[in-house]
Amino acid sequence: MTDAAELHMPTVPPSLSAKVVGSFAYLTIRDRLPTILTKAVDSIHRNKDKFFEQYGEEGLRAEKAAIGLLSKLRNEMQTDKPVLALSDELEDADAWNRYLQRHEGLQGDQGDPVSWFTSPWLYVECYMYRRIQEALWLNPPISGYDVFNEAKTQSFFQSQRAVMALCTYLEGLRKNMGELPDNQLLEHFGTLLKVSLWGNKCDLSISAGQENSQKVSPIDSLADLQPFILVDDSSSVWSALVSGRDQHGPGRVDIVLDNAGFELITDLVLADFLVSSGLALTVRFHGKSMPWFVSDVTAKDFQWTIQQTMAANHMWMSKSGVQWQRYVREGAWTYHDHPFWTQPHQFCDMASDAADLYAGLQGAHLVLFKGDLNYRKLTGDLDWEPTTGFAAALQGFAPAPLCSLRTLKANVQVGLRPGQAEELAARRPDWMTCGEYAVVQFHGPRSDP
Ligand SMILES: O=P(O)(O)OC[C@@]1(O)O[C@H](CO)[C@@H](O)[C@@H]1O
Ligand SMILES: [Mn+2]
Repeated sequence: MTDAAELHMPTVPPSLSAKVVGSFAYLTIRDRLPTILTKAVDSIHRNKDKFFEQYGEEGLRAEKAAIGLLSKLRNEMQTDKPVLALSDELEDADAWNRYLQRHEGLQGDQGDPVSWFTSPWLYVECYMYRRIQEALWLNPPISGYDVFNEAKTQSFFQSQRAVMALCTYLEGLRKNMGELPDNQLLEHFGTLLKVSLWGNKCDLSISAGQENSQKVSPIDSLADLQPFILVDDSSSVWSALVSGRDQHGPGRVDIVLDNAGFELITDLVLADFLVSSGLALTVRFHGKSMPWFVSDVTAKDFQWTIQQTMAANHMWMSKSGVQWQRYVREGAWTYHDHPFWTQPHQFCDMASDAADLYAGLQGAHLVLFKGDLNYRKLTGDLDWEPTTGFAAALQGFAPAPLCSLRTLKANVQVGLRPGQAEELAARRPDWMTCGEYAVVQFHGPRSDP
C-alpha cells in the first residue's frame, strides 16, 4: 500500500472546528452565528404587519411559529445541543440527514454527539442556514420569505456610484471590442477579474449583516490593492481562456457565484466582457437554491439585480441591464442552482455525491469560484499548512481548469511560499480573517472521478 508520504500527498489534517476553543470557528459559532440568527428573527418580526395584510391571521401564526423555531435553533446552538435531523420535505432533506448519519458514525466512535462546538465548522455553519430554510418552509404562507433580502438589496443600493463607474467602463470597451488585440483584451480582462475578486469584500456574513457596501469606483483602487493579493495566478487564468479559444473556439465559462449586491454586479460585468470580447461563447452562473450565508445569490436576487440595472436612471447602467437581459433571453447566459451548492459537502465529494453537477462542470473551459465559502469547500475547510499545494488541498476535485477569486475571511489558506504566512502573521495577526487579503488561485489539469 503506497502511503501518503510516498505519493508526496500531505497527510489530511483535521477539519476546522469550534472544538478548538478561541479559534475563529469557535468565535464564529459562539458570537457571529447567534447574531445572524437574531437578525433573521428581527427581519421576520419587522414584517409582521405585512404578513397580516397579505395573509390575515394565518400570516400572524406563521410569523410567530417561524420565530419560535429560529429561537429554538439559537438556543440549541448556544447550549451545544446535538444536531437534529431535518423534518421538512424539501428535496435535499434526505441528503442532509444522510450526511448527519455519516457524521454520527464518524464521531460515534469517539463518543462525541454531532453538535455545534464539536463537529466540523463547515458542516454546522451550513446546517444553520438549512435550518433557517426549514423554519420558513414549515410555516406557509411565509415559506418564500427571504430573511436576508433587506441586507442584500441595501448592499446594491449603497454601491450605486461604483456600479455606475463599472458600467461606464464596460461601455467604453463595447465601442471597439471587436478590434481590440489580445494584449489589450488581456489588460481589460485582468482589470475586471480583479474587480470581481475585490467585489467579494462586500460579504455580509463576515460582518454578521452590518452594512458592507462599495462606495467608490473599484477600478481606481486596484493598484493600491495589488500588494494584498497573496497568490496571483491571473496570467494562468488568461492562458487557460485563450488556449481554449484558440484550440476549440470560444467555450463556456462557469461562474460559481457568491454574494448578491455589488459583488454580483462585478461578476455580471466580467461575464459581459467574456462574451462580448469573444473569449467565451456562453457563461453559466451557479447560484443558491435558498437564502444562504446572509448575502449569497438566489435566482430571485439574480433576476432582481438585472431588472434594477435595466431600470436605473443612468444611461450605461440601463444599457448594461438591457444587454444582460438579452444574454439571458438568447441563452448566452444561463442561471443554475443545483442543491449541492447549499449542502455542507467539501467539493472533493462532488464527483460521488453530485455526479451530474461534476459532469456538467467538466464541459467548461474555465470555472471561476467566487468567495470564501467556496474556497473553504474547495480545500475541505481543513487545517492545512499554508505551504500545502493548492492541487493537494483540492484532493482530486478538478472537473475543469478552475480559479478561486477569494478575499480571506476564514483561517484556511494554501499555496503560499515558505515563510509567507509567518511574514503576514507578524504584520497582521488576523491576516486570514480580516478580509483585507485575497487570492487568485488557479488549478489547470482536469481529473475524471
Ligand atoms: O463566501 P463569502 O461570502 O466570501 O464568505 C462567507 C464566510 O467565509 O464568511 C464568514 C467568515 O468566516 C463565514 O461564516 C463564511 O464562510
Ligand atoms: Mn457569501
